[in-house]
This record gives sequence, C-alpha cells and structure tokens, in this order.
Amino acid sequence: MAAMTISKVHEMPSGLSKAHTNLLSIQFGYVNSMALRCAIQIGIPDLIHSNDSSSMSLSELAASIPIPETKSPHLYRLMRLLVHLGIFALDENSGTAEPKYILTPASKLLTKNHDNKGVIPFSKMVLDPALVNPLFHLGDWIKMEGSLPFELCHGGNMWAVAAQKPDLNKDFNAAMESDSQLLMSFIVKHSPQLFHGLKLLIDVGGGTGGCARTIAKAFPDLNVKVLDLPQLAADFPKDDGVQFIVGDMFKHIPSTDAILLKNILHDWNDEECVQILKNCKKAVPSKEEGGKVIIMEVVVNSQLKDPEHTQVEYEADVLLMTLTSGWQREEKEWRKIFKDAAFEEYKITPGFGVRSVIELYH
Ligand SMILES: C[S@@+](CC[C@H](N)C(=O)[O-])C[C@H]1O[C@@H](n2cnc3c(N)ncnc32)[C@H](O)[C@@H]1O
Ligand SMILES: C/C=C/c1ccc(O)c(OC)c1
Repeated sequence: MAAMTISKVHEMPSGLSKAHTNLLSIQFGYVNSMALRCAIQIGIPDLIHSNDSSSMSLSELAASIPIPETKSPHLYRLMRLLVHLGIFALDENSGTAEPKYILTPASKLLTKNHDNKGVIPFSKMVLDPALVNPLFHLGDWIKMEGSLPFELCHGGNMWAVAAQKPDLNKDFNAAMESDSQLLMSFIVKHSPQLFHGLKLLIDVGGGTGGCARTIAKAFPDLNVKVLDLPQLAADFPKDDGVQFIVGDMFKHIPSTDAILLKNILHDWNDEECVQILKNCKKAVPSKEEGGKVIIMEVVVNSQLKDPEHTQVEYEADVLLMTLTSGWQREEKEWRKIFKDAAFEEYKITPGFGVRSVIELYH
C-alpha cells in the first residue's frame, strides 16, 4: 500500500485567500450555467421525475440517458457540482448501497408537469449561443457611440434578427410563453381582482399568447387579444378564442378597456417606453371610466428587498443592456417614464417572484 502523509497546512493570509476564491468563483460562474444546460440537454430532471421512486442512482441515470460506460465518472463530476449548487440533492434515506439523486425545488421547475411546460424552454433560450455570444461584445460596445452588443454580434436588433431566423424566433417565443404561463397561472388565482370589470384586454407584445390564453381561460367573459409583430402570426395558435392582431406598438394600439404589458418596457430605453406608453394612454379610457394599463415586470429593489432578488435583477439588467436598449428600473425610474407619458397614478404590488404588478391609470 502506498503511504500518504499530509504535511502541516500553510494557510494563505485569510484576506488574500478569500479575495482569490471570490474572484475565481465569479470567473467560473458560466461553468454553473453550462453544467445546468448539459443536465437539461440530457434530460436529467425528467428522468428522475418520471422514475417510480422519484430518485435515481448514478448507474441508473447512466443507463437511462444512456451514456457510454466510460462517461459515468464524468457524469458523477457534473452531478457533484449540480448537487453543490442545489439543483439536485442526495437522498439520505434511500437505504441503498449506491446513493440516489433526487430533485430539489429548483429542478422540479425543470420538469414537464401537467399544466405548463415548466421553465425548460426559458433555460434553453437563456443559454443559447445566439444570446450568450453578444456578452463577448460588451467591452467593445461600451467604448463606442450607439449600437448594442447584440447588434455587433448579429448585425441587427433582436426582433429583426428573430424575424430572419425561424429557429431563434421559435425558441424565444416558446421561452416567453412558458414564463408567461407560470407567472400568469399564479396571478389569475391570487390576484383575480386585477381583471374584474374589464370586457376587453389587449396583451401588447403578447407573443404566442401564453398570458392571454391563461387569462381567457380563467375569465370566460373577458375578451382577450394579442397584439404583436408579423413574425409571431405563424406560431400563434388559431383555435382557442384568443385573437391575434398584427401591429406595431410604436405606431398604434387599438382602443380597449385595458392593456397588459409583460416583459415589454424592460426591452426599451426611456424615450421608447414613453412612446409606447403614450400609445397605451390613447387606447385606454380614464380611471373613472374603468381603464388601466397592467405592467408585469421587475421593480429593482422593490419593497420586498432580498439579496438574492437583487443579484438576479442586476444580472438581468446587464443581460438586457447586452441584448436590447432596455433597463431593469427602480421605482423612481418607473415613476419618471409614467410622468413623461402623462399618466397620473400608479400602484405597485410586489411579490410575484422577482416580478411586480404595476397598475397604471390616467
Ligand atoms: C420579451 S417578449 C415578451 C412576450 C410576452 N409579453 C411575454 O411576457 O411572454 C417581447 C415581445 O415584444 C414584441 N415586440 C417587439 N417589438 C414590438 C412592436 N414594435 N410592436 C409589438 N410587439 C413588439 C416581440 O415580438 C415579443 O413578442
Ligand atoms: C436571455 C434572455 C433574453 C431576454 C430578452 C428580452 C426579454 O424581454 C427577456 O425577458 C425575460 C429575456
């Protein structure tokens, strides 16, 4: 047997060690994202979820994916990182010789369940090279006038490029739709009063109708329509009673009792937002007459300030800066664009994950 001795530990000064570890951890951040992408790609969350015991050992996973035997030790390394990150966990009570992996609340979101598609389409989109590559252009972009990192990378803005690339367009729309179903199912259940008294609601930039269908199903008497760009028309389901209107929110929004703007204003700068909001104001009646605009977005450091939310909000902000002309806004920044578009009153309700609901009246 080979003998091993461990010599006395020479510790780095703790300040230096901490600093270096902190730096390495941030530098390696993308490895976490890519390990997660790999786990989704090879279907691990659904495999564990659909297993009878809702748990699987390494060898069961390796056989089900399947992967060559030589890759088993590497799957172990991947799972070790993802367990550490809280994506999966080890079942302490499996009673088996080989430890079993189980899902955590985070990976449960990554399974297909009966009433929505989970968050897989959203994860796929976020980690698509077409949306990751623009981040490499931040440094060049910040030193020059105009443009966007996305444009330096792809030669046009997101909506123009999506119109040219059917696969990207499909993946992006599916991602938004899954996010919408998740959020809106919760909202119609817990905040139904948002929609009371309305006869017609237009979801402006409503994509393939994830929000619209969820609202229409919950409130059969409410007429819900989606207004979006022509490239959405082909993928929009036609037989579910939600009408699709081809339009441009910068030009004209048809008259309606209420407008929904979910994940729209964060794609645009203040000037562009004011233009959209002015068109909304023309389309909806005053508060006294029952009109309103419902915005569903992040309010940075909202009343329920939480360090984990703050980090996600700042990360999403830099991503929006990379891909669009938009911003994640703090309340005072929201207030400014509302005022500039001549709205008189707003009410913020936080607490839908990182998202808040803002009701806007004139
Ligand atoms: C981030 S997605 C949000 C989709 C949807 N509201 C949701 O949350 O699932 C932005 C949407 O705005 C649409 N859009 C972009 N420019 C637009 C315009 N000028 N007029 C109408 N819709 C537009 C895009 O096609 C896309 O569907
Ligand atoms: C990679 C993420 C891309 C993205 C781009 C524009 C959006 O409005 C958005 O909303 C959640 C996500």
